[in-house]
Amino acid sequence: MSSKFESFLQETKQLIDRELPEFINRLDAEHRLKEAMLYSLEAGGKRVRPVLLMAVLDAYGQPISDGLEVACALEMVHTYSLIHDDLPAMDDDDLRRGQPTNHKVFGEATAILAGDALLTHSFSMISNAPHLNDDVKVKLISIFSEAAGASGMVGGQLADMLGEGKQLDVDQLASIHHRKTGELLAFAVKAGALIAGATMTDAVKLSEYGKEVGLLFQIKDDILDLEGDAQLIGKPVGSDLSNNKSTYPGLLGMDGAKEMLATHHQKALDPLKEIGLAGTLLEDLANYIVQRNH
Ligand SMILES: CC(C)=CCC/C(C)=C/COP(=O)(O)OP(=O)(O)O
Ligand SMILES: C=C(C)CCOP(=O)(O)OP(=O)(O)O
Repeated sequence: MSSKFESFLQETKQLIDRELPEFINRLDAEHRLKEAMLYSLEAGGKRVRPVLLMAVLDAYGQPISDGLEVACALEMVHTYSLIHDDLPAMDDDDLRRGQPTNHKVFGEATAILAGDALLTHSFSMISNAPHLNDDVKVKLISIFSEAAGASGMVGGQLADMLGEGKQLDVDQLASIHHRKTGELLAFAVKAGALIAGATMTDAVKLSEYGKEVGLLFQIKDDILDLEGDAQLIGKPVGSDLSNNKSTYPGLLGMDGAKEMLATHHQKALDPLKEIGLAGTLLEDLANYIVQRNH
């Protein structure tokens, strides 16, 4: 990891960790609801999606503060998805980000509502972002709702659940993962390109990069689910197996999954080269996703 990337990661994470609670504290809502929202937001995620968005801004010389509201909105939608994913009706998990899951602490009903409130507030945050013009805001809201909704993350989550216990092939698995996980990561990149005013050619190549990064992220997640350290990943090891999920190591073997990781790592870097963004923080970020241990 380059020292520039290490300090960028640290600074961006600190900025998000500091600002995220402010957006919740300002809400005129029940204390209990805000407490449940803050509980999961402050549990300490890696903040990969905000960092990705801000790395695109940095690559185009745009101040990262221009993306603050959208980056925080994105982290809120991601956090809502984890709260709901952990519910008894879905994965029924007890541990997330190294802490008891939201419903274990606040009860199911409040956990559902905390997720709902994070989702809905995220759109209000984008519409009120002070540095963005209305045209950009409308486009952002449109692509964000597509990425998070029925054709993206929500539908991908259902497809994932319907696939449990079934023998999926690698293409089917990649398609589910693209919707469930990849769309939100790809949105981070597309949002950065929109805010930075990237050309159409650059935006297309950045989307290719975003799609590959989403896939990389999920392959690595499956590998960590088997080889990771429960303490570091903040959830039990082997949960995919116990939930009967198809995974890349399950379909390809661990060596095959690692080979696939290497192939898609290269595929993520190629579009960056084509638009002269090799060697930027975006390359470091793809490397970080491949090498991460949590
Ligand atoms: C609309 C909803 C609820 C979307 C959930 C999306 C999502 C990426 C969940 C985590 O996936 P995972 O179960 O593979 O990861 P983990 O092992 O971290 O729970
Ligand atoms: C999409 C998946 C695989 C769920 C976990 O996402 P992250 O690994 O980004 O979780 P946090 O760091 O935000 O907790």
